Amino acid sequence: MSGVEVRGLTKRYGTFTAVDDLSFTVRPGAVTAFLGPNGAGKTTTMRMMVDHVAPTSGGVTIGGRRYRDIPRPTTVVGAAFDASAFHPRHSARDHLRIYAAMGGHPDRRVEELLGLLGLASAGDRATGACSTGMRRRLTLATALLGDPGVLLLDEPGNGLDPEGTAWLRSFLRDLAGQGRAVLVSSHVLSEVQQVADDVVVIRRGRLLAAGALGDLAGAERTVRVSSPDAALLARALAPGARRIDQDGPHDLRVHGLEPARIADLAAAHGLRVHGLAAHQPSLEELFLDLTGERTNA
Ligand SMILES: Nc1ncnc2c1ncn2[C@@H]1O[C@H](COP(=O)(O)OP(=O)(O)OP(=O)(O)O)[C@@H](O)[C@H]1O
Repeated sequence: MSGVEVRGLTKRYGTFTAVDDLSFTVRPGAVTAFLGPNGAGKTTTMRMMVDHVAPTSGGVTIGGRRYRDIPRPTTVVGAAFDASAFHPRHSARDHLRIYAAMGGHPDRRVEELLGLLGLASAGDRATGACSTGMRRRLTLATALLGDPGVLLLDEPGNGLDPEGTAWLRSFLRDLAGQGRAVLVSSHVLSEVQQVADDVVVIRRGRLLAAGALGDLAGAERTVRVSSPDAALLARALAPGARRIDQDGPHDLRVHGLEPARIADLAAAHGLRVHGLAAHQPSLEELFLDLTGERTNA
């Protein structure tokens, strides 16, 4: 099965850089969560993967080939971008048949997918009368028509109720379990945390972190320090720390120094420490930290 290689991908609109020198890999047999706050550049990146948007520089290969060089692309990569892109009077079945015809896929595949996605009873329903959840399933079905090994799904969980979310998670796991490379974008970590093997985090078009979800979670132990001399202490710790956040007048969050080292440095500078606690941030905290969306400690 194929994966996706993104190398130096950049997109500028005039002077605005929407995607900035992005490189990452989406591997087969795994769900990769593509995370970032609204406007981070996720959709633009995914659209460049399938030639909907032309990169300013850099590029993407899928199974070693550029999208435009793949003879029947829908058999290699399935993209699901906009769940509202339906003709409201077409039935779910008609919608799939049209896309099946365009991709050269047999009508029998339409019936298979209606069944697989739990849409069999909704096949004759006008898409305009379908619920958000049904439209999400129909978007997925469309992406799956060519039985592709790579799936690019832009915010597939948007607007789903808890039941739909649970269904989507197990569906995505199944797709990865079949050996497919599954890229799922979201601006909410909790939505994908339970299903993702790997994560790619971007902000303002730039890569912040990429790798196995477990590695990312384990990497970022911090130490919370409470001190009436917080400002002086921050200065004393700065040379050895990776980063220090001032959470309040007396509270620091120190990245990259162990508690014992912090206590020793405080003692060496004659500074008072009233509290010292190692803290393993939750993934949610880590994500908010990375994307700069954290508003307090
Ligand atoms: N055609 C365009 N012309 C100008 N700017 C654009 C264009 N398309 C996207 N942008 C800008 O590029 C940035 C990234 O947009 P993009 O839709 O890729 O982000 P996103 O991470 O998918 O966000 P969201 O989660 O809100 O969908 C945004 O600031 C957006 O306004």
